[in-house]
Amino acid sequence: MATLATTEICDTNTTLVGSGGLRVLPPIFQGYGPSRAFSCPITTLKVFEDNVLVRQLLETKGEGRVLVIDGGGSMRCALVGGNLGQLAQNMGWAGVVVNGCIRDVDEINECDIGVRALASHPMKSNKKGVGEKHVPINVAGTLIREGE
Ligand SMILES: O=C([O-])CC(=O)C(=O)O
Repeated sequence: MATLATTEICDTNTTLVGSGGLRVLPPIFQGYGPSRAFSCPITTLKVFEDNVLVRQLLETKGEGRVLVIDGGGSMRCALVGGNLGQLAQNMGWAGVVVNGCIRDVDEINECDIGVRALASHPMKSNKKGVGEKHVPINVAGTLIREGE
């Protein structure tokens, strides 16, 4: 994939920045996984300290998409670990962005996907299956919609 100059995109689209057509997440994420840059249509997911729906989505064909998970910024458990990282890679996802934590960082770094998350946390999440797929989410004040 050609590298996108994000500075260039911002500089040449100032009207879109003003109108909200171009949105930039605040730089709160750590980078994991070998993919330093990835860009693709988004699939959204809203959950809180529960990763059953994360697995459910990653079990479907990624077709090069990025799964953006609004985990409410929780610092109390991980929503993605080594197994889900492997699953994402095997199902053809380009990457996973987590507004929350991941775990098994060494394993995730071995997966051929891009991962962004706030931090790593050793605790697993709940397994109740609560959450909403494909809904508009708000990550650190930035609106993100399915398909963008
Ligand atoms: O199952 C979980 O809670 C997450 C995890 O550890 C993994 O993906 O390996």
